[in-house]
Amino acid sequence: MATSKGPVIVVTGTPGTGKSTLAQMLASESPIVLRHINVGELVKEKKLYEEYDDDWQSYTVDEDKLLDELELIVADGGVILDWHTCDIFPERWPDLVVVLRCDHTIVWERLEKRGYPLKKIQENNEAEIMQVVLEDARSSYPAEIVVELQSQTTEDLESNVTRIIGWIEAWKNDHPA
Ligand SMILES: Nc1ncnc2c1ncn2[C@@H]1O[C@H](COP(=O)(O)OP(=O)(O)O)[C@@H](O)[C@H]1O
Repeated sequence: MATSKGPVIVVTGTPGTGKSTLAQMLASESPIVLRHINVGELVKEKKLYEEYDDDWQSYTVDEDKLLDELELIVADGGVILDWHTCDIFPERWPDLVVVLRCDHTIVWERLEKRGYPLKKIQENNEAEIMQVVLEDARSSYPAEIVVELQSQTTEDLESNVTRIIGWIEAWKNDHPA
């Protein structure tokens, strides 16, 4: 749901695949102002959850509240939504959906460093192997806006930034202010 201010880009993928790293770089290098929304942080900050699950060390998100909050942000355009799931976002929202992929052993190491409990690491590791986020993205949005990108190395990161910045440039040319 782009506005004259800019497109709506979803950056999604299993936790640890590199969404926030990529989204921050995109926000700082984009030729148009893009607001980076780390949805997990927003949920905590605005208390858009039902409860905190101690076992899983994660929040049970109140999806209605979250969607109401995001609707206002998305309506403004020029936003990067960074979250480990994407299928709750309405189909009309994104102009581009980037799904980051990573070797599951690397995801495991990254989540271990983050101090996640073992069962949470195992669950995410399995989700990456089963490409759950990619399948969800493909079943929720038109094929032509869903892009799968590898995010294992610094070279991957640089080439992903270059590629998406190229897409933003093209979007800008197609939507003169
Ligand atoms: N393409 C990459 N190559 C190497 N390390 C990366 C890459 N992307 C992310 N990382 C590292 O992996 C860790 C997790 O990245 P982060 O962006 O927090 O993932 P996410 O937001 O998907 O949970 C961080 O330590 C980050 O520096």
